[in-house]
Amino acid sequence: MTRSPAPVLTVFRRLDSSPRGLTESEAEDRLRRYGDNRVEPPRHRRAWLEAGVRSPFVALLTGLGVVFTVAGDVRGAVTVGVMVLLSVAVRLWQHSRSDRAVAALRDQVTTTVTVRRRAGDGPAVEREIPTADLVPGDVVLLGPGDVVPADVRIVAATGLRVDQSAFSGEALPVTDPEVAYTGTSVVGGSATAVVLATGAGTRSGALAGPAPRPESSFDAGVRRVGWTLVRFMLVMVPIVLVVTGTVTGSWAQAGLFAAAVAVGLTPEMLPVVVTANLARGAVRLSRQRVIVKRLNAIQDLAAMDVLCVDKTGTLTEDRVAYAHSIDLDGRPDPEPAEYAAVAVHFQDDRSDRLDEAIAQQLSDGGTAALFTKDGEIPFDHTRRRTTVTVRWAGQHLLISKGDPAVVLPRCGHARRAGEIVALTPELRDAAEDMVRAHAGHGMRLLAVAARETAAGPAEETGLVLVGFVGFADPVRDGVAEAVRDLAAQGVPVKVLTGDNRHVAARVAAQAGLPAAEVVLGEDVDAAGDADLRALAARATVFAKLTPAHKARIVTALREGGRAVGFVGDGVNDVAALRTADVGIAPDTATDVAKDAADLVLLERDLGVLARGVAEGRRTLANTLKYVNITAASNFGNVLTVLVASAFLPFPPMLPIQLVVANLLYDAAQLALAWDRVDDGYLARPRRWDARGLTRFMLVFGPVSSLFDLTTFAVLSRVFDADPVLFQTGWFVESLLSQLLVVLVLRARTRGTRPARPVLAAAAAAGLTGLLLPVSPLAGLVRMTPLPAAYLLWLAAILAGYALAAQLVKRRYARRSPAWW
Ligand SMILES: Nc1ncnc2c1ncn2[C@@H]1O[C@H](COP(=O)(O)OP(=O)(O)OP(=O)(O)O)[C@@H](O)[C@H]1O
Ligand SMILES: [Mg+2]
Repeated sequence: MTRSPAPVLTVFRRLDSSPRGLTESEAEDRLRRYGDNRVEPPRHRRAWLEAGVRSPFVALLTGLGVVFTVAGDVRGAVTVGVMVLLSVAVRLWQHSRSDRAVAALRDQVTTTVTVRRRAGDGPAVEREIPTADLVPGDVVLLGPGDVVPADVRIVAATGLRVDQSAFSGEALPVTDPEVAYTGTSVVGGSATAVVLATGAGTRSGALAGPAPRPESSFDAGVRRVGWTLVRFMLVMVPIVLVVTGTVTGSWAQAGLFAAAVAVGLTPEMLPVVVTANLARGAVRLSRQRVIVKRLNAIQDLAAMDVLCVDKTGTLTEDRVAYAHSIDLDGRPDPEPAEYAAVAVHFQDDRSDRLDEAIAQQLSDGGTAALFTKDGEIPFDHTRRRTTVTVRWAGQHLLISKGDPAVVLPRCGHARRAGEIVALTPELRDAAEDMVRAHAGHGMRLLAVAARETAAGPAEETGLVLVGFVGFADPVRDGVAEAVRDLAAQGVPVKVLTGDNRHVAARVAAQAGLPAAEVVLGEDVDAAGDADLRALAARATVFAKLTPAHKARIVTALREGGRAVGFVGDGVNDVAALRTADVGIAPDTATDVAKDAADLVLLERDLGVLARGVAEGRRTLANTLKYVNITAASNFGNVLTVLVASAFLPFPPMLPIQLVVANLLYDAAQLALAWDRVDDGYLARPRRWDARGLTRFMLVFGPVSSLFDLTTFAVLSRVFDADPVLFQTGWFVESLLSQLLVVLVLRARTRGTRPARPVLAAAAAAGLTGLLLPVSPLAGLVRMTPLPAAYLLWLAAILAGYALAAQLVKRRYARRSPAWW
């Protein structure tokens, strides 16, 4: 941005366009030539990287492959190599599948842009088109809350401020830029601009997509659990090595055996199952009309233990309706409405809800036509008002409208019964009381003030209060119910609004929230970080907040250890949406808000969110079921091998058999994404907790090991098994017992029956394992048919194991309130 861009006319000439925009047929041609305006992230390369390098399992397996190669065990090395390839391939496949699912969901969230185009020789019309249909040369109109849809040259602008933080890391918005890039956003003012480049031709397209997100807490959780498991192995495998080496005396043999154990016990499918669960959760959430933009946000939704909402459009109706125009004493008076209408008439940006309501419903009585505009100070969330100055026959007039709390102090006089009177403190108090009384009846008031002024920059003091315009701001149906539902799920709701304390208190009360204490923006400013943490935790209603206040309160809650959700739809909510653990925007929100959000609600109803929370927790529960039960089984297997290595002169299972058992087991567990979850689990916020995992492994691992060792005893004592029979016998027992224990441990209460896909998948995997020794593939995996008598023993052992696991589960559940 060092070189100053070419003059506007040159730009238009180069793009073969004009301020009147392209014709529809030109645009069509260009769309064919330049393609859709979309930037595809290069996800395949990144996915390879992630699946290949960032996974501890692949690193570990590759290391073990080297061990086999060095030791000259070709069969082992090939087995490991195939495993690495297989797990990376499945992971990539899963990744692209879930990417596609998320992309398809995202398409349900509409983004549009206003363009100026002509139909043939007709006049230019401004209309909304999908962002993807934008082409170079298009003339676009940008306003507050718009995400810049392509790289554009600004042609004309008023008070334009562009936030580039998503792009350059620059925190402060740029004022009056000459160019704006894709993905930046308009935070104030408005502009007409011509599109320089779209899609892959844009600067961010050339950079191959936006900067990757930092690793989320969920990714970190998955990785931590992965490493916990690897660490377990790093402790156990050397012990296996030492014990085997000491017992057999052959250290090379012992090394290979230990490596084989490590290979078989690596839960390399963990990331696949996790992603499958999340993708499934995203689909389920979409049925609840909640669109997931960032897959991992599902877990944040499950963990969310406080929800902050803005007021307008979330708790109250989307549209505010103009109600009346009154004077200082509350008597009907058309004058304030006329002034407000003139002010809106001359404002550059009329997209605000209140301004829209004024423009649609009020008439300026023809006054506006007499004036010419002099200047404007647009709305911003700190000023809380708009000001325009107009001129007529050498006279200048300034009109301010905004929050009574900021406009009244700027007034020295007031119109009262057609006369101008001094605004005494008594009158001012009376006016304040009236604002409060209206708020009590669900009515927002904007103060309207004016004064004659000299030419030049506007001074917003010494104004004459003209009166108030009132808007109905009714609370939406069902809000109180949704707030109650969320509270019952362990998610209390807090209101964070830019509006005044009276409106905030009334809306909160109607939503069933305690509104005795209202914390104001001033209070937030005055509080130090520690005080704010306490204040944020305690209070329920926050009013008169700037965008920065909203973000600060969210940060304070997070620092207090809460997992914070934030629902908002306006430009003033963007900072808070980005700061929250999970940012949520309704589909009707401004583009920037939707861009910043992790979840988009297709229905503007908090009740949707209450149901979404349950889906999030269900998804997390099904993920953790897999992780915990699988880890415990694997730990049990290591224990088994460890004990066995002390007296067995051969490995109890071959590496290839371990691999096949793992694959069959993991394939069956993909069905867990469909499983039912205990109601009790859904009742409270849940987090991914790596500490619970260790405990779970240490309790249930030995239980499984006990029955493995029983199997060993039966195989060697009763059947006097040779290595091949022994290995086949354990393969079948190990697979069946692992599949079985998932069914036992997957729920806390008996009422939570397994979903049909879970049962079907377990049965299919078990049957495959049972039939493998008698199939033509038996030779390949070195198995032999099992004697019928062994199958009876097996049934008894499995029944014993299920019973034992059930008993231990009962005790465990009693002592551990969080099951997983
Ligand atoms: N178009 C406008 N013209 C004049 N004053 C306005 C306009 N829009 C808002 N205001 C005033 O500024 C205040 C702050 O507005 P802001 O947009 O920050 O919050 P809000 O929309 O009232 O509430 P929420 O944060 O819940 O969306 C409003 O309460 C209102 O008094
Ligand atoms: Mg708002």
